[in-house]
Amino acid sequence: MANIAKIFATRAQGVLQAAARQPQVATRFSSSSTNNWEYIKTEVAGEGKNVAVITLNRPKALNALCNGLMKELSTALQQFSKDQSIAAIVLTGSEKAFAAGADIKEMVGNTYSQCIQGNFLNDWTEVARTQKPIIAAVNGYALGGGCELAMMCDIIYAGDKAKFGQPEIALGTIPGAGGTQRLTRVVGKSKAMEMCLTGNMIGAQEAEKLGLASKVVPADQLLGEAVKLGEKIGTHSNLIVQLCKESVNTAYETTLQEGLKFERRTFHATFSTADRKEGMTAFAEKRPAKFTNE
Ligand SMILES: CCCCCCC/C=C/C(=O)SCCNC(=O)CCNC(=O)[C@H](O)C(C)(C)COP(=O)(O)OP(=O)(O)OC[C@H]1O[C@@H](n2cnc3c(N)ncnc32)[C@H](O)[C@@H]1OP(=O)(O)O
Repeated sequence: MANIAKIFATRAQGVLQAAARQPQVATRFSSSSTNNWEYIKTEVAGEGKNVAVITLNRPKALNALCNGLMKELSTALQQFSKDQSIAAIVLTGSEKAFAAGADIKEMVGNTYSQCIQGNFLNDWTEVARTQKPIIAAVNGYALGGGCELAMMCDIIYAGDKAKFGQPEIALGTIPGAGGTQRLTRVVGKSKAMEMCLTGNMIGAQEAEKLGLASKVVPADQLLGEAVKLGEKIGTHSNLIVQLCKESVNTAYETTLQEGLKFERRTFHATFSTADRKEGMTAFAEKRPAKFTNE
């Protein structure tokens, strides 16, 4: 057990050191400047321009996730991750579809050996690897890989007409990027089984009731609300937010005892940061904290 605590302490210290090594120079970009995106749009939003918005932009195919789109999404996420001026990322789609799943027409000819040897989907999980908080703002359909993509994000806000589902069973396949795993952990076995075995969709209100979405808002206010949430997160120390995200995620990846130990060691590690000192000092001095992400 002492060893586990040591590993966790080293991991937390590593995160702090890696964050401290990040260049402090902001590399602001937009779709019209350094990137010519085909399948996505990127912009920065919020009063302090510290919330990145990535919009899936393949309207004719209801944002079906093709290789090109997923490559662009990964690239944009990596760029925003390195940008020290960005505190949170919002991922959204159109009013009709967040994403209607992986591109069925692109997958139709795939063979088993190609999937195995090409490690199909292995490059599609950048969202789950990103250290900054990602908010999915879901309007319309989030089906199959679209639902899985939303679940890879940290927080889901749903427009009131959003529909979530795992319809892969009707295509003769099963969810391949977390639909049987993340969904089950969130909504429980019975509901996940029902959704995956029938392909039936659930609406935004039910998604909120089940804990899949944390908030439902009118469709036309969704993006604004998601950006506001990103801005609120951005008022805190980016460094501590990163540690906190990692600690919450650990709850999904380990036992309760190991998770509690990881949380405790990470909590201890915050005492090595300037931002922890500043946060507590500011409280005692009755003034707003000025975090430096160190
Ligand atoms: C982040 C990692 C992801 C990893 C993915 C892992 C594996 C995932 C597998 C899957 O996701 S399988 C796909 C699951 N999704 C579906 O089965 C939904 C398919 N779409 C529909 O059922 C319907 O389109 C709809 C969403 C119910 C909407 O119906 P509506 O009648 O309003 O529109 P359509 O005319 O059907 O669609 C418009 C246009 O869009 C094309 N399209 C829609 N979904 C897809 C898709 N998943 N792949 C490719 N193309 C799609 C549809 O074909 C239409 O285009 P045209 O044929 O008219 O050119």
